[in-house]
Amino acid sequence: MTTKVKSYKMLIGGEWREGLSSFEVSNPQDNEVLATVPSATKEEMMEAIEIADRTFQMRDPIPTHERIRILSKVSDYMERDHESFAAIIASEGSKTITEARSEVSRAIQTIRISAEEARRLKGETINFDQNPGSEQRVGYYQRFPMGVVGAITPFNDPLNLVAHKVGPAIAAGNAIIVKPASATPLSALKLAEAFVEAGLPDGYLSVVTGAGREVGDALVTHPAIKMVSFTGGSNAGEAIIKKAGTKKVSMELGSNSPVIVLDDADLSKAVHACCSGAFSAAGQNCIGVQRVFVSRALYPDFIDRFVEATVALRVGDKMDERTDIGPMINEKEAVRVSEWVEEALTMGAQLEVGGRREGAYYSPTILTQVPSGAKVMMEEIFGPVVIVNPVADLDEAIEKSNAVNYGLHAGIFTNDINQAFKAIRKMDVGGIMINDSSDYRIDEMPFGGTKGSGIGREGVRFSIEAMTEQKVVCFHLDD
Ligand SMILES: NC(=O)c1ccc[n+]([C@@H]2O[C@H](COP(=O)([O-])OP(=O)(O)OC[C@H]3O[C@@H](n4cnc5c(N)ncnc54)[C@H](O)[C@@H]3O)[C@@H](O)[C@H]2O)c1
Ligand SMILES: O=C[C@H](O)CS(=O)(=O)O
Repeated sequence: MTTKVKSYKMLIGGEWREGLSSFEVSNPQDNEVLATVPSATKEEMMEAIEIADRTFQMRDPIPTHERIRILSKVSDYMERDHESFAAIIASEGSKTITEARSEVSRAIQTIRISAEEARRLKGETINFDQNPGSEQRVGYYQRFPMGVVGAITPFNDPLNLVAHKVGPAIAAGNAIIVKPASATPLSALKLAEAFVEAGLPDGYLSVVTGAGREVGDALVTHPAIKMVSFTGGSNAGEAIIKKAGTKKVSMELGSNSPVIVLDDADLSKAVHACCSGAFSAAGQNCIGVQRVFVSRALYPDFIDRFVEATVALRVGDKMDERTDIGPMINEKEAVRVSEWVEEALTMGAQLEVGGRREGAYYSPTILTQVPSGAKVMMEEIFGPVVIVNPVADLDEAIEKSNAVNYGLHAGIFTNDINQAFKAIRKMDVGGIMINDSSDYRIDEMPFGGTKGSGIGREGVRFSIEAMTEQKVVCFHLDD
């Protein structure tokens, strides 16, 4: 039975608008067309930006209590519509319905925290008299909204990563334009509906859907865009930075996260965490487990238990609550993953399990003895493939973990506090999880990476601060 194709409108300056043309959004599981979405023109993006800029410049700022009310209402509406948000994520994206429900719960939390942090946004007094000659000066710095934020978001967490842009931007008093991934725009549009229903004044939020590069370019380069907040691949991030010029950028980019498993690790905990971390969201996860380095003494047992756990995973229909792994976002990406696995095998890697593609589905795959030059070792696979290689000791594991141009998250399993602190000191990453895999995050914590994994930190409070300008105020009193 085919479902009716819904025609969506995009939000431009408070007006829901059809485009001059549209593009289709399909279900990656069976390529069924789910919806048509406006394909915005460059002119429509420019219009959204100009409306947002006029709104920010001409209107009185939304008072903090009103921002708190709106954000709180949005989270209430998301709670009310929890299942329909989940159904949209699981239809347009590649997450299972269970994974989608978890994402909705996190996105609700992200918006609620944005409301809480709006209340806590503050400046600080400055003791100018710490400097001789400034005895008669008193003052402080205060945080002011930047103006219009341009946000570009990826396909894999189509709701929560949009919430991580819009929630903080509104909490800080900005206006924001969102350009969501063309594969998964419906979640962003539904979130926008919640903001409109909650009473966000027109002009503060636009969601401009477009497949063309010129739409993104206009958002990145327009002088009224005071900050570009990008989440996506490292290649796109670098291209955006070059185009943005001298404006603030936040870059949440890719990674190929390592996990170290030492001799004294809890084997069951390590296997469970690495299996979940490698294969949830069909491996399309920026902090997913991609490279596991296991001490030689534990290596055979780890491999046996990891293969056993992987074979037990259920690959199938996203909407079936028993399913562990759904399809990748499209068949093209699954073919790419298949080619990377073939390259590694040609270079001498061993296939322990998996290695099969059917349409957009790729079976959960474990490769061992992977040579250092293989793409699956050096680049971000962004698919359900994980490497497990033996190491002699922690030093070798750290050296191999750091030998890539990524540094988002890492994990280490050990009960030796000295070994843990050595890894904390020496691993070049934005976050290291002790006795967890790299795939651990709460939406309140600072989140981001080193090297090619990004610039700056998200996490609600940290995004709010990044989306403000500090202004110093100093009074020179009479002597
Ligand atoms: N660090 C994080 O927080 C985080 C979170 C999720 C995903 N990611 C990364 O995102 C990638 C997967 O998502 P994706 O495939 O949607 O990424 P992508 O880079 O292909 O696209 C991300 C977004 O950027 C847009 N885009 C792409 N190239 C652009 C350009 N040159 N100029 C302007 N906009 C451009 C896309 O339309 C999309 O909206 C992975 O690398 C993953 O690691 C990182
Ligand atoms: O894909 C990257 C995500 O930001 C990781 S998480 O879903 O936010 O944990």
